[in-house]
Amino acid sequence: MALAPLHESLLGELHLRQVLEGRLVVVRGALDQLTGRGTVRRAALASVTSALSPHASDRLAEQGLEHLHRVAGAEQIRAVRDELDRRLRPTAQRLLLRFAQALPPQGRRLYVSDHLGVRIMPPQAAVRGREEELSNYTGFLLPSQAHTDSWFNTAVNSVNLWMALSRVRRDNGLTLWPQAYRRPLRHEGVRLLPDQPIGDPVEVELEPGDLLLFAGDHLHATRPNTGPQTRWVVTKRLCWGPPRYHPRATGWVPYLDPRLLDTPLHALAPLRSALTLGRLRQLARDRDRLLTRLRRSVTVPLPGGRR
Ligand SMILES: O=C(O)CCC(=O)C(=O)O
Ligand SMILES: [Fe+2]
Repeated sequence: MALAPLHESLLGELHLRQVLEGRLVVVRGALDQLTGRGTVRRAALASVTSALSPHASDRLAEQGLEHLHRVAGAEQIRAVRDELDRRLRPTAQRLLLRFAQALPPQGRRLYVSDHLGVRIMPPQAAVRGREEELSNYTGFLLPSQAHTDSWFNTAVNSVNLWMALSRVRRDNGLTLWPQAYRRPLRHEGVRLLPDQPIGDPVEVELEPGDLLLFAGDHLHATRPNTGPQTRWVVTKRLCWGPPRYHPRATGWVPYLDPRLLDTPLHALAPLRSALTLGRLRQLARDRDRLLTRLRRSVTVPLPGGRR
């Protein structure tokens, strides 16, 4: 498989419009610029200390986060992931706002999502046989299949910040199908249907601290980890212009107007994303699910299993 063509950029020269046109952009060393040197790595090691032991954390400090699966089993890796998520959540929005502030004028208003994804992908053998029990962690501990994010709940004009905490190798990173971008792909819910042209897949390679930006509506999947190292990535999302949603999305998430955060009007920050067809469709889905549940709860089975 070929390596993805990555366009290098500085934060101060980055244009999200180009990312939404399909460009794959990398900002080298962005994580340190956005958080202060080593902050996220320290949070990762602190999570290992809490979830495993100080000894395990010392070992990873010496040998690299990529060795997590050597000191932890599937259950413990999950505990480290959850702990890092808990530690990063309070500051993750600040990181995204700093990112937005570091950009040159973008020509459109930016809207920020509360999304935080802590994605720790150990070599396949470390999670083999645990797929069912860890199915809620698809995309976070277990590989996700080919998808675009707007089939789930994000906006179609959403940009992914995919930040490498560890080294990302071709054999444990992300697969993208750039030629499928903005093609009318056939899908059932969040599952890509087979037998349609999606073009050639590409893989990515990053150094710890690099930030990859890609349109959430690129067709992408976890590259199943066939390598010898654990890969750690943290993701955040923001929208270029008012959020717009996929007509057949399976969910909906708000995007916030950053000008209203930290003001007395902060409750109105999601308003722009709530005044969308996407939100109306979500309300209809919620109503339908509620009705189905109610119907089920009043259907009393007749004796003998007859209905
Ligand atoms: O990191 C991964 O393996 C999946 C990432 C992904 O699907 C996303 O960031 O939307
Ligand atoms: Fe995704």
